[in-house]
Amino acid sequence: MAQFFKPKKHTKTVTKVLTATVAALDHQARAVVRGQTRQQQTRFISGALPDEVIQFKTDGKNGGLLQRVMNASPERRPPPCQYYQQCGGCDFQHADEAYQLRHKQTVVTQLFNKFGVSADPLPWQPALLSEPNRYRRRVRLATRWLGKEQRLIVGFRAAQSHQIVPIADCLVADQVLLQVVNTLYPLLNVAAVASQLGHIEVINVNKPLVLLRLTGRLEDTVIAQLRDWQTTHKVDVWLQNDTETWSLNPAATAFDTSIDGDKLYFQPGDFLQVNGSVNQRMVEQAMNWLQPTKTQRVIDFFAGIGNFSLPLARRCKAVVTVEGVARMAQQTHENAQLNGLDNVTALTADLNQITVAELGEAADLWCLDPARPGAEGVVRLLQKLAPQQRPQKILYVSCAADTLARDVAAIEQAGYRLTRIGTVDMFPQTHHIETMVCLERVA
Ligand SMILES: C[S@@+](CC[C@H](N)C(=O)[O-])C[C@H]1O[C@@H](n2cnc3c(N)ncnc32)[C@H](O)[C@@H]1O
Repeated sequence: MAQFFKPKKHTKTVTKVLTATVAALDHQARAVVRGQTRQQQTRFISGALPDEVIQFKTDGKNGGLLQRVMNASPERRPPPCQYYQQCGGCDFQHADEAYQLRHKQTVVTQLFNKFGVSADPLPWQPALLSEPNRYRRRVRLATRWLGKEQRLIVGFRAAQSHQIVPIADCLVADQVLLQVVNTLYPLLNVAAVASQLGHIEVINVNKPLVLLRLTGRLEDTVIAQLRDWQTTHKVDVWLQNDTETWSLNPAATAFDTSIDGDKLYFQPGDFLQVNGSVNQRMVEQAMNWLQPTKTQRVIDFFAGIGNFSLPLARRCKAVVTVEGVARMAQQTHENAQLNGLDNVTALTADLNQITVAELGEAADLWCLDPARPGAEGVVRLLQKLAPQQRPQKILYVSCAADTLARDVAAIEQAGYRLTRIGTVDMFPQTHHIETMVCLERVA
């Protein structure tokens, strides 16, 4: 068929500076500003609080960039971090931690209502609180080599931008993490290394490690320098390219201690809950809510490297774990073996596709900890099971309140009652919401 040239439609977006009163905060802690005429869009603007009168620049169809707060809320506080205005990492430091948590709980309640969860009132339990700062045990930093200036910049990306905001410290990160980067910086700040660098990841559990994500090959002299640096500073250096991840220390292992004193080995690149101390208490709370016993079988869906699986295996007859990334499923298997647990079967499977047959015998308890898209595939699986094959209890840990609300409403429909819900303060100073719920079978 003949093709004709079609000129692109000319769409001109005019940026305006507007003044408005903030109506509410949305689930991403953005200020909601309603249009004053039918032609004006509702806009979502970071950095403002309800009832504040603000001046903002329109940005695209529904966005806005805060210019000035003309009438501040009594809930506003000066952000504790010096980089807050530029850095895209945290977006909720302009209100204190108690306000942040109250807002998160309100958002979850609103979403549960919206999706038709029937429990009323919701059976809220006390939140699991975090240290407000220095809670992150893992950070990933962006890098850019400025060829003209012969200088490497290392930092976090600005909000909705590819710009990198250079930082020397991060208030929510374990202090060791940025110290490691600052000490390593002189070695990286040369064209031969910096031009081959993608990002830098630093993790501190029992000891620090740094992972350099490479876009090309490092020369042997650079590798030798990195080896010397790791010996001097006692920080394991790992390298990663498109196909492999490897350590420059042949004896390198990294581990965290789980709730029962079991060691959870991992490799950089594996999923690791960012807030170590809240994670310990989250796992403890999961065991208290599930109350597993030695006669019960459990399935741990979205198992990662076995963060919930090992404590479950200590308390149950048998645990089947399901994880989509084969390397992590293998790590769960090894973690069980290394801790002397022989009742764990680690499966690799896509939980959007998994069938009843693949899961094998029915289980008494299910533990679900999906990524942000939620657990629709697992909910479909539940709906396909005969009632007597369904678990007695389902514990669901979520990092996205909207998909949690959707899934809880569907689980209720399959014959369950929501018995507990609690906020887990995994990410203070940010809008991110971690929630734990427990459902029990009634039908
Ligand atoms: C939030 S993490 C939780 C991991 C683990 N439960 C923990 O506490 O460390 C979610 C996990 O689900 C896995 N995952 C995401 N989508 C999946 C899918 N469709 N099928 C199987 N696993 C999936 C990810 O690889 C990741 O390990």
